[in-house]
Amino acid sequence: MTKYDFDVLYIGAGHGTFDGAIPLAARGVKVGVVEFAEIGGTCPNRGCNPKIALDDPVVVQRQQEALTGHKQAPIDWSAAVAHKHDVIKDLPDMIEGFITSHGIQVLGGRGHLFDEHTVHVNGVAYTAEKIVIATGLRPHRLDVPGTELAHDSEEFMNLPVMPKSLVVVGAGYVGMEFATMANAAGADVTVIMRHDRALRQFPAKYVEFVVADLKARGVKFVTNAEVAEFKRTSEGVTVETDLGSFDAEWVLDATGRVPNVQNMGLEEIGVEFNERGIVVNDHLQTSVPSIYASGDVIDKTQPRLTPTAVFESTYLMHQFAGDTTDAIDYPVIPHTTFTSPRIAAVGVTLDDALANPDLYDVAEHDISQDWYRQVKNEKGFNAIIKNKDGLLVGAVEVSDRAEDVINTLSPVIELKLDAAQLERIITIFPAIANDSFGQI
Ligand SMILES: Cc1cc2nc3c(=O)[nH]c(=O)nc-3n(C[C@H](O)[C@H](O)[C@H](O)COP(=O)(O)OP(=O)(O)OC[C@H]3O[C@@H](n4cnc5c(N)ncnc54)[C@H](O)[C@@H]3O)c2cc1C
Ligand SMILES: NC(=O)c1ccc[n+]([C@@H]2O[C@H](COP(=O)([O-])OP(=O)(O)OC[C@H]3O[C@@H](n4cnc5c(N)ncnc54)[C@H](O)[C@@H]3O)[C@@H](O)[C@H]2O)c1
Repeated sequence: MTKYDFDVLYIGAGHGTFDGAIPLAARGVKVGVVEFAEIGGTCPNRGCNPKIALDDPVVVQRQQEALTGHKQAPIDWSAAVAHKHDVIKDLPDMIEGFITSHGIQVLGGRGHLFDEHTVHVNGVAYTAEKIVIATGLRPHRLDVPGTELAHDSEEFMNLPVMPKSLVVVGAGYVGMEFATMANAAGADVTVIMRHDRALRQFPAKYVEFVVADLKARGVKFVTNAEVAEFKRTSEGVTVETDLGSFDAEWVLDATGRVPNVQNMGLEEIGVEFNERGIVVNDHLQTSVPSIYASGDVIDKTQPRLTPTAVFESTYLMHQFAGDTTDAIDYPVIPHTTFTSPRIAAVGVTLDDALANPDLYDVAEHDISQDWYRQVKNEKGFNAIIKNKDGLLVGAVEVSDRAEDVINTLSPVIELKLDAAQLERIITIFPAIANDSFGQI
């Protein structure tokens, strides 16, 4: 009998928790989960799932346009939001069902660390041999007068009617994906950027392809601008910047996300953290040995994405169940922006490859030359990066189906498949995987 209430107590019920907690409990480990909001965390409730449901009509609109050569009507935003609601509304209960059916106790409330083995929830103390902090990120809000007049990504995805005009501050993942959706729904969109480049995690030429397309569709980009203030007007909001003022009915603050590390007792018990998140060692252990961290809240260089959080919670499950004592060994992590077209990348970056011709060979390719892509009149290009042994080590593509291409190529990189092994992989023809393998 353990002297603790739980073997493992997780704080936060997102992918950084449940993908590992469920199989851990299935193996007889006594698990608890503390959560004050919806079970499932950001991705199913306020992130990936609602976003992709709202993006789908944009994809259809663009495909129609590519096939007919004619500009299509704006997407029906209100219908898209209603459909989005329909397809995500049951996810928290479904995930909670998986959790509780495996014997995991859900503690509703805000978790606060009292000591290295104790978490307080609604004034009740729960003890655990190990604690996992998986509290994720929340939207960053600009520290300027009138900041309360701007909105976040969750509020955008719940807009019942698309405003006539929008200012989007920030041109990262959220800024660019949401500017794409708002433009496709007929809004007059202005993106205000602090730098001269959007989506700085992707190669400049690829980003320029997406930006040029959005500009052709009427989206305005204001570069190297610093927001000074938001002011209420009779029609909406004025965004004051050092380059002038911009009026809109609605403003999206898409200036990034910050870790949920405040008011949790971390300082008091000595868990080290900084403005990027919780500091962990190569076993995802914090500076307090009985306390671990998982998911977006970790201070890390890996992309803060759902599959990364799933990988980390699964790694902790294996560690806690005694399957491994090894350090975490991250695989290559593909990433994409769900703009239209998308940009997706994996492995060695194009910039690194071009800067190191002694290590890598780069083959760039215009996809509009491929017969299969011509069926959909698809435009875009990609780069295939190989090491000097001829093994695929990186790839990047801008196109309507870039995420599928990169998903196809990622296992080839991770498993270091050579030419003989690739020859043995048969894919369905015609299909995107077949087309992608043909380019390696
Ligand atoms: C708009 C948007 C779109 C995105 N799109 C994609 C995408 O397309 N693909 C992709 O891979 N990723 C996407 N992401 C990122 C993805 O959502 C995250 O990487 C993922 O949700 C991280 O999971 P997590 O468990 O670490 O954190 P979260 O899912 O944020 O879960 C943390 C949980 O902890 C809870 N919590 C916080 N503090 C406490 C406390 N003190 N006590 C109790 N509970 C607490 C929170 O309420 C939350 O439920 C998107 C994110 C956003 C915002
Ligand atoms: N497709 C996806 O997988 C996807 C989609 C959405 C979000 N996400 C995840 O969510 C997280 C947050 O995304 P995000 O787009 O909010 O953050 P981000 O860090 O990608 O982008 C923030 C942008 O805001 C800008 N910015 C910061 N401060 C500013 C200021 N004062 N004035 C003007 N601009 C400013 C930055 O330069 C950057 O362009 C990321 O970790 C990402 O991985 C992923």
